[in-house]
Amino acid sequence: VDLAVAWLGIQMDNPLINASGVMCRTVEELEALRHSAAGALITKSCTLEPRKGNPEPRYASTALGSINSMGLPNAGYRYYLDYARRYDHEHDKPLLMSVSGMSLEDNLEMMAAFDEAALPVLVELNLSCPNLPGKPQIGYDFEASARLLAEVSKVYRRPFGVKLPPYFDPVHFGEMADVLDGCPSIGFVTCINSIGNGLVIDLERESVVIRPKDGLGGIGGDYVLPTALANVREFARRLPGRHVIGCGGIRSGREAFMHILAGATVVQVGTCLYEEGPACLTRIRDELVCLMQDKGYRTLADFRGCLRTL
Ligand SMILES: CC(C)(C)CCc1c(C(=O)O)[nH]c(=O)[nH]c1=O
Repeated sequence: VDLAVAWLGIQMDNPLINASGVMCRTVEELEALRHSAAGALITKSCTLEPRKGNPEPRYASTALGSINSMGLPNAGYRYYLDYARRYDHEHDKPLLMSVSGMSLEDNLEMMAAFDEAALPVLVELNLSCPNLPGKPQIGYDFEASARLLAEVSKVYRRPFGVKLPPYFDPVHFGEMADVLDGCPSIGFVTCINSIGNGLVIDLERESVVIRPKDGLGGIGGDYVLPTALANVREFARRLPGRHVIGCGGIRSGREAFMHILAGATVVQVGTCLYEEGPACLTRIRDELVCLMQDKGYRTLADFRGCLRTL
């Protein structure tokens, strides 16, 4: 069995990447990932200036997954750009960089800096970044998304990707696919970000479990797998020439297999990595190998996108 993947000019010996935001905020965390079984690593979404993020508790786990309102705590884009400058891109596993500016101007300033640096990294632009007051997140504002991508494409002259929030309506799948179809620079889409503004309740305490936003936070883990798989399959169908990275609900070789069957080129692991640590990547990789052996597949391409319908 061969788990190798070559896409957008990068080679991975297995399809597993951390989800941006998990175990990737500091150099120490990124180095731990670099030494893990991950096939590639991605940095925490960065902003123009460092951010402390929201007051704690801002993350909580449940039997079925997680809830978070971290508030974009990160060391600022220069810190991650510096890590990328010192990175051994030629010999080490691929490095991806996540960008999530607090404004259009911030996104353009960061993307121009990444363009200037001309590093062999893939940039994942987080469309869950904030919009103007009174407007939904960028990913739920199709005109704002189109404008952002058009402006970014002018300052960042290489292929890049976007991290998408989950969509729940076929019309929205179509509208967002049209926006992405209209932007030739988009080489990949990562589906999905956490399902926004869920509420977890601690029954004993009769209380919410995180402090920000009166307990509202992005939901990850088992809760989101069906939504993640639907977004992967729908965008893979609508954007045949682009890659889809699957993210959401992967905790074993089984869900990784499902994401690839639905059309994902590679996959990202979030909540499970947060809860179990980097050893989960070794476990998930080995489980995926066993599953492929049981099913008689030699490579990921043997079953990628081959989800049967009835
Ligand atoms: C939600 C934002 C804070 C605007 C972006 C960063 C982010 C966060 C976060 O830093 O709170 N959490 C997520 O699950 N997904 C994200 O994209």
